[in-house]
Amino acid sequence: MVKVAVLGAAGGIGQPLSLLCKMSPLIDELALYDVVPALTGVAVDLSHIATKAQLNSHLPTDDGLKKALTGSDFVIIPAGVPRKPGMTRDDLFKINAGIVETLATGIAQFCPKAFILVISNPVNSTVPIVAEIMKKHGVFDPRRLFGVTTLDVIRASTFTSQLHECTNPTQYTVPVVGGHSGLTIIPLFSQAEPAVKLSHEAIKKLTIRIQFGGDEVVEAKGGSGSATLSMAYAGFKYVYSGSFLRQANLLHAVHGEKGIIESSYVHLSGIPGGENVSKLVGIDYFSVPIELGPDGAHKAHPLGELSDYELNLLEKARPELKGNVAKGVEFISQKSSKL
Ligand SMILES: NC(=O)C1=CN([C@@H]2O[C@H](COP(=O)(O)OP(=O)(O)OC[C@H]3O[C@@H](n4cnc5c(N)ncnc54)[C@H](O)[C@@H]3O)[C@@H](O)[C@H]2O)C=CC1
Ligand SMILES: O=C([O-])CC(=O)C(=O)O
Repeated sequence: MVKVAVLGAAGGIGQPLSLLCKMSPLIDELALYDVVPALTGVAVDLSHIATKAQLNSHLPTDDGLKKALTGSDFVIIPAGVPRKPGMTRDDLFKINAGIVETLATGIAQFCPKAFILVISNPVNSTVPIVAEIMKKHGVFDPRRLFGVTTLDVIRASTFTSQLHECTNPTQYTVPVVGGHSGLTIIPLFSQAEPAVKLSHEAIKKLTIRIQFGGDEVVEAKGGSGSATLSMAYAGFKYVYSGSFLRQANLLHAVHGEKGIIESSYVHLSGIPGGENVSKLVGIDYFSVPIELGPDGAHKAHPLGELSDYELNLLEKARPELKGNVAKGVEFISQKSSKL
């Protein structure tokens, strides 16, 4: 019996993500939660689909969050405001930090053992917020908390394949490490498979395109939001992969499949192999390829040998990422110290 809760289910990401979850034969119960009444219509609409997942939806009234979360094995969080042109992800902190704090408090109370997938931006800060809340409640397990950076990996495959005039982007795997905003996003082309045939100048341009891929969508949408459909795909891909998707991931790993590796932004200490990465980068939160298992993050993979260019990217990423992490941690610790 697998229960998945989507928090922010009536939104631009939440709706297509819920649709993808409703299609999954591995999900038995799908609980939708949002603060807007439009959720009810979304839920009735989805409930007409003849698939296995039993659907229920909850607004904050009548203990809605508690009902959505109780018994959940996976909680996916796309709740919060998206960017408009000219904004950075950090500009979303003011509103989204409080939203994520409230939802994380619910998770700590009602389903502390769930796997938590944080989509809400700024991911570099919202994941530390969730971790601090879980710590506060004495239920933090770093192996069960993931910042979803899958979209960066997907973009790296897509954009790289375009430059190689390849018709099947899934053939390119480019590890992307670091965080999920601008300069903190570090594609590792030296470790691409198959090896990329690009000049250094082309790799530099491609790196910038991946780092600012989100801005491309924000600008194209002209004020109506940021990536929703590609993000729903990315979020779903992280949780579940059916026969129509290439890679397997968390749901399969939890069911005992071995050797499943997906990158995500994690709290490195507490994940085997994570301490080594943390020492190397000097930050405790970082996105790295993670081997997934029944308990979640089974092993954090080392960064491998980096080119001089990639080492330079890491140097540039470090101060911003450190600041983003500290901002999330302090957001919770300042509140606790006022109590
Ligand atoms: N990690 C990633 O790669 C990506 C992250 N995002 C982020 O995902 C978030 C959501 O984006 P969209 O779906 O486009 O926004 P949206 O505005 O379309 O949807 C957000 C939903 O969250 C709901 N919500 C607000 N407060 C809530 C609360 N306290 N509890 C439950 N639900 C609440 C809203 O009612 C709305 O339905 C944004 O922060 C965005 O920046 C977007 C794309 C990629
Ligand atoms: O750019 C944004 O604000 C949304 C996002 O995180 C992405 O598309 O990678």
